[in-house]
Amino acid sequence: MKEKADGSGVDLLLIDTGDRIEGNGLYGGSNPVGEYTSEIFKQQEIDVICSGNHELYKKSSADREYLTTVPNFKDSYLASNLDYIDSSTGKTVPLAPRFRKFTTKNQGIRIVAFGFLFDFTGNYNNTIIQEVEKTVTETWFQEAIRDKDVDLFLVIGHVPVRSEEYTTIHKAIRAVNWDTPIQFFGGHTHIRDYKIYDSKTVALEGGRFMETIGFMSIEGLSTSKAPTKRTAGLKFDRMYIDNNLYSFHHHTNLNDSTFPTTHGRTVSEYITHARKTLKLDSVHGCAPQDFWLSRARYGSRDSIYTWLQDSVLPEAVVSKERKDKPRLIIVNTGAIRYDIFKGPFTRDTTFIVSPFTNEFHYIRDVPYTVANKVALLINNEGDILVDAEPTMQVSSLRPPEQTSITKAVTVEEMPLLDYDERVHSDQVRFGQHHGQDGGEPGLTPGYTTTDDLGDDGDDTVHTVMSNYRVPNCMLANASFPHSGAPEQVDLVFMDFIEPYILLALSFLGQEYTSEDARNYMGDETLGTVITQWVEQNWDHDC
Ligand SMILES: O=c1ccn([C@@H]2O[C@H](COP(=O)(O)O)[C@@H](O)[C@H]2O)c(=O)[nH]1
Repeated sequence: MKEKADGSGVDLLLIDTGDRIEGNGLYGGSNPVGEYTSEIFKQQEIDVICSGNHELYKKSSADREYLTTVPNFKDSYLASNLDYIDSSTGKTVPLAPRFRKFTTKNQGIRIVAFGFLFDFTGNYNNTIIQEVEKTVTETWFQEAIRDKDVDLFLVIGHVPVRSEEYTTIHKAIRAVNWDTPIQFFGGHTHIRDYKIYDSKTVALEGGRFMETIGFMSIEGLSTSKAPTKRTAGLKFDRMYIDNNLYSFHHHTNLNDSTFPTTHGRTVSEYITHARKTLKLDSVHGCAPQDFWLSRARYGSRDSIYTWLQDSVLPEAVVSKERKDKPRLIIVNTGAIRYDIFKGPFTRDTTFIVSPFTNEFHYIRDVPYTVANKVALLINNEGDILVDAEPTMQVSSLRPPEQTSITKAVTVEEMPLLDYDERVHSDQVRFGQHHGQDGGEPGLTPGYTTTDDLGDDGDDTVHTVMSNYRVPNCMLANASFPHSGAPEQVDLVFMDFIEPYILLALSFLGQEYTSEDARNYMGDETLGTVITQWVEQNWDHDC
């Protein structure tokens, strides 16, 4: 694409808005984690890059960011509101430069770029995230946005495009600079989205987990070669490209034999070598059906949460020492990150489905009548708990993409999209199959996005998928008496949600502290218990 852009005399910039790490075996399967992925990322020519929250959950991942990723992208990594505490010197330093000014090579567009992170508080204590509201008052920022020789302010960030943080930055720039175009790129909420802030400011978010290449085009910018105050002909457009080879062939006008480059082949070979070394394709079991995060209703047999709650958690979350004690098990739904597809459940799947290394903790002998209400409180959308402790948003325990589901979408209740109505000349039709009678071709289910520009942003036309809301946490029980309720239970939960459990217990009149919460199953994680259950319960011959 860069070659194609060069050939047409336009500029193509590659942007990465963070959360590069976790969520697959290539990252989590190596020891130490990330050995292969750092090398793979380095092969990309990324023009502006920043950190997500995932890079900062742990000391080791933030260290790797500072010591490896930032140097690998030294001209393009930006950290406008993120500091790192260097353990070798004890000094607090910016993780990377706060901003960058550069001129594009073909058109000479003068860009001032920033790289932000949302007001995240769950980071390990070797990084410091400064609130965006405070950052925009700092001298370096105020000076940067007063630069007169700028054609575009480019604000990238692991920040939702509809957020207080981006509204704050937009207002801060517009307060001193009413005219210069601003392009935001966002992230974190895992959705395809495009927001129009004003006639010269827009924001694009390109979905989750590299499923989507968010493509943005801007025409009519002033340039250093032809500086102008007039930006009347300014035109923004966006496209959400499904990340697959068909899309790439289509947009590059190349094919299977002409698309690969020598560099690309070398990187692919390295990935194949890494996957083989890490045994990522080794099969733990064969999933008998698909299990969905949000495509099936919570409570139905196709929901991944129902399967976990009814089968996996009661059988697999058990401590040898306390196996006969009745237990309630609470797991946040955000601990599950992806669907399981019918067929091989591999070592890679383990990291895709639940990449987190959180351990199980428990509080022993909690009165059942109290323990039984904890999940209810956490699932009550926080009205009660958030009022008690506004900094602890219980909704953040769900997968982030859930925040945009205000109402369940049930496909059966919606008319399927009419292809002729939706298709645009620049949209591609993939994955089509012919009806049984060989008549009208069908479409595959996939993203069907509506944003501030309408519903024509999806590059590949799909049919609508169901999208249901899920609770903040799921609740399972095990070793209960055959009849009646137990008097006391072990309350077992992921260590990640311990503060919420303690808050809920306190709200219910039971004062426990983190001293009361002990390790339940050594270093087993949700990922390892799911894998063990799969090994024991599913066929191995797919
Ligand atoms: O250690 C952790 C960290 C996060 N979670 C859950 O993950 C999501 C956050 O999703 P990202 O977009 O991938 O940041 C959130 O729902 C947390 O509940 C976790 O379980 N353990």
